[in-house]
Amino acid sequence: MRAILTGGGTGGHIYPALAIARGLQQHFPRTEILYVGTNRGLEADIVPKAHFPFQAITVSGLARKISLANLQVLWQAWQGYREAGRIIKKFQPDIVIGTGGYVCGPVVMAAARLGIPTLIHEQNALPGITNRILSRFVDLVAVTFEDSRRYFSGKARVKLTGLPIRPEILQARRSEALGSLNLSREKLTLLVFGGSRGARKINQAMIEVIKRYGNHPQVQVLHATGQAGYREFLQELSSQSIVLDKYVNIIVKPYLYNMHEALAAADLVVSRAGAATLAELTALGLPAILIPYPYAAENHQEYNARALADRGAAVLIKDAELTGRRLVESIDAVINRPDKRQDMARASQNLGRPEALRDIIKCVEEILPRP
Ligand SMILES: CC(=O)N[C@H]1[C@@H](OP(=O)(O)OP(=O)(O)OC[C@H]2O[C@@H](n3ccc(=O)[nH]c3=O)[C@H](O)[C@@H]2O)O[C@H](CO)[C@@H](O)[C@@H]1O
Repeated sequence: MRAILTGGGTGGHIYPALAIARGLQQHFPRTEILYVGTNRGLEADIVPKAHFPFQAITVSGLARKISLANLQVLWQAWQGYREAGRIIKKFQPDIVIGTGGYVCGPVVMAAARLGIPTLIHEQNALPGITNRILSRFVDLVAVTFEDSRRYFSGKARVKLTGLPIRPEILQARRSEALGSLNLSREKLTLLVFGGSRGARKINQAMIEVIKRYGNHPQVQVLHATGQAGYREFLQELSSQSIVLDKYVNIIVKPYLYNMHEALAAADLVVSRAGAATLAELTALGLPAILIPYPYAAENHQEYNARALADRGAAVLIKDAELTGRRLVESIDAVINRPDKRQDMARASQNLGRPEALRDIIKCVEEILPRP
């Protein structure tokens, strides 16, 4: 089996593609994967670190308004389409799979034109523009939410699968993860991150959390600031005379490349409400405090977060209402109450779809030509 995976920009598009790549490797003997992305997206960093071959093409996203810059974008899309065509002809894939983000457009389109089986996966209830267009040309559209069916072209074959998560996330073991992260086995672990690019607002609120939990005897904190916010966060700590080295129980990193271990170690998670993150939290049955990013297209993160909060799996704090104090109070209210944590964990687990990857592999089998 030879497969090209494409999807990019943010982690929310990349990790589902990596999950599918791993699923293909586990299911089909001698699978060869090629990941096609852009050099500007997070995929150029994440994919090689996940040990998959990576090739870049030149494309960029359309501005929402009509502008001269868009002419250049269209020219680049044409270039990208030709580059993708060359890559596909050389690699000779049996299937091309896209998980959203503008890089998918030229790659999946070129594959469809060359008669190669194509599948796209949509992570959000409100589908992205690239996937909406591609749905007219591909063999199958796999969706996370039943709701998104109606946004795709009438002709598209749409299947509900859920959002595939990386197999290592389901396989990681807590005690090994704690060891490899240098965390204590005796303390509760609070995992904090703001989506794949980090969240400045959450980082700001974390200052109070660090003051509250620094050297706490029962709680430890693992906080990923996002690559772009790391320096600023350290500066903010030092301007408030907070010396991280004095706290044995607080670990701050720019990015977690070993999220499977971080999630396995976690007892409570504080994060944004991107679709991939929520699929991971619910597949593991983790309780969470969610602060949806308010500027995501049509406020979809708030809808994502409500799906969990309404069923008791998460506490929702609106971004506009987030302060250090509010975050500390919310964490206190969950972390010190094992019964509440357990109820939230059960509710979270009820929403999980750990079989999504298996269902996508079934979709792949359906569209491959019979041997
Ligand atoms: C601002 C915005 O529009 N965000 C969108 C983007 O979010 P974003 O890219 O943040 O995606 P998600 O929250 O869905 O997923 C983040 C992914 O990054 C991983 N991770 C994160 C931090 C880290 O240090 N290490 C790490 O591995 C998480 O485990 C997860 O797999 O794509 C999602 C899926 O299309 C959408 O639902 C989000 O609304």
